[in-house]
Amino acid sequence: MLNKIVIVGGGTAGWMTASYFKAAFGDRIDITLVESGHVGAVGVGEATFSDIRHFFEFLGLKEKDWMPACNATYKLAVKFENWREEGHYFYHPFEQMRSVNGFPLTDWWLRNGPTDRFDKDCFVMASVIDAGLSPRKEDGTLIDSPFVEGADEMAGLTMVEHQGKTQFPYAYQFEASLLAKYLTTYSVERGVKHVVDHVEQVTLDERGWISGVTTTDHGDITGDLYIDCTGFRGLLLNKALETPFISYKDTLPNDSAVALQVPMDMERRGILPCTTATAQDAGWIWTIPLMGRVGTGYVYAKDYLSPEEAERTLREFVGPAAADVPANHITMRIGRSENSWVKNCVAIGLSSGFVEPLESTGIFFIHHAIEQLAKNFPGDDWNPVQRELYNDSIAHVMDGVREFLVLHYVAAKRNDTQYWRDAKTRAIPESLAARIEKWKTQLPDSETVFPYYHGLPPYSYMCILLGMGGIDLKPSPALALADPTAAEREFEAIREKTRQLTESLPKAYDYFARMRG
Ligand SMILES: Cc1cc2nc3c(=O)[nH]c(=O)nc-3n(C[C@H](O)[C@H](O)[C@H](O)COP(=O)(O)OP(=O)(O)OC[C@H]3O[C@@H](n4cnc5c(N)ncnc54)[C@H](O)[C@@H]3O)c2cc1C
Ligand SMILES: N[C@@H](Cc1c[nH]c2cc(Cl)ccc12)C(=O)O
Repeated sequence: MLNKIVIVGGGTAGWMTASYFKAAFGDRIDITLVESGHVGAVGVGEATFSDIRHFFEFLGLKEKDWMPACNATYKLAVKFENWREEGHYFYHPFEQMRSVNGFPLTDWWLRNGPTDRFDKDCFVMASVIDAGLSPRKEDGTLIDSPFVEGADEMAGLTMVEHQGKTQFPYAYQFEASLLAKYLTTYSVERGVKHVVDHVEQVTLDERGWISGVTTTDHGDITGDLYIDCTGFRGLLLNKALETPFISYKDTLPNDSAVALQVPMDMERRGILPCTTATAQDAGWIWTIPLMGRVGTGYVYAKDYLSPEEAERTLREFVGPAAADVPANHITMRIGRSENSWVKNCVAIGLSSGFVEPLESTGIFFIHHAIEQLAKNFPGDDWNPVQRELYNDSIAHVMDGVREFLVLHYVAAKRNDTQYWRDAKTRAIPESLAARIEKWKTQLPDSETVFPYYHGLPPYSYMCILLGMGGIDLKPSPALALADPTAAEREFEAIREKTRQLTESLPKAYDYFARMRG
């Protein structure tokens, strides 16, 4: 039984892969992770999907085990600021969309004559975030949302199997470098061999399969399966095996970023428990609150803005606190490898594919890839059907998320710069154009969104369409004839629940500070 894995790369992808496979297969698998001592990790990647909790549960880790070590906070939504017009914002939360008599509550909201905040009217969490509160009470119990925490029958399922079952009310935000460090300790304690060395050459056998990697000081490292976690460079999959890369740049032009890690007194500042994406002239700025600092960065398109202008804008946006903070300029490879598993090499992380972090999908991609590789782990016969099933799943997830991100730009109402005007006229995936035509008549549902698993439920699409304001939406005509009583009761229940929670939950900062003891 093949069981020797060589992972090249020690960023978030490398150490998430090593730790998960050790938790999955214990001593029955032999893992060596080699990472260069002089090629750094990308150094960003701090916000996640709520599904990431399955990763930590699989490793047997509780929040109090790892969150303090990673300066972590909760993320209750992405807050989209100034995408419609200056001063406007809305949330894309982790909260199931309620429905009444078979119609989503948002359809009833459109019928009643839209207010300026669909998110506050249709979700409870929007007001919880506005108030800077924790979704857990002081004693640690979770707000009694429809979600049943820790339901045993759910344990161990992959994210694909979890989709649509319940919606956990928050994700995490953490220091990427501290998480990699934490998972390094977790992995090495469980027998992963950690080699700090630079891979200078990848050797192929007569079939073109990888037979080993040659390092500067530790000679050749060989295994059965090689996992490429070398980031955007794709050293094994794209370079050694020459696997083509499919660019998304024609529909997602943002190809650059400049990031700052800004030390901050978060007790004085207070923590808004979400990731904020603030639209700018040629892209958007992320703000991620952690314990002790804020992570921020400008994601932009070099065709519209220079790195110097981007850095100047970012520093102005942050203010004096950014004065002595060094900037990290990043060129982003946007798109995906044609296949992420080729012969005996699997790419996981940026080496496999990436889209701009507008919905914090990078680590979700890694988590999904790891789960699918564990599920399709090869036998001695290297059955090609397993590779095909894996590659289809990875391609669908990335192509689906790409469509979802393109929708943000097509639907954004603002058109005050050439960048935003071009976003409305730029070619978009034909499949998305067809979907948008349907959504103009009927809000997204499971029949009309991207048809394969890609991590986003229909209500996520509703939030973007309703929040961005650039696409006219109409209520279902049937609602003009329907009795609105039940819907009115639902809206009132949301207002009541919002009142209860905003009067009782602790401040987010205070909850995290208490967790750190
Ligand atoms: C601007 C930006 C913002 C982002 N924000 C988010 C976010 O909010 N949420 C999210 O989920 N994702 C985000 N991401 C994605 C996230 O950063 C990545 O998914 C994550 O960091 C994984 O990166 P990686 O491990 O694949 O690559 P890297 O972090 O680049 O690690 C590559 C590793 O390969 C090693 N290496 C390279 N060459 C060699 C060699 N020859 N020999 C040995 N070792 C080698 C390096 O030493 C390093 O350890 C963001 C990405 C960018 C660019
Ligand atoms: N499975 C994802 C889907 C999701 C649902 N709401 C949000 C909000 C944001 Cl900001 C990202 C992702 C999501 C999850 O539950 O995380």
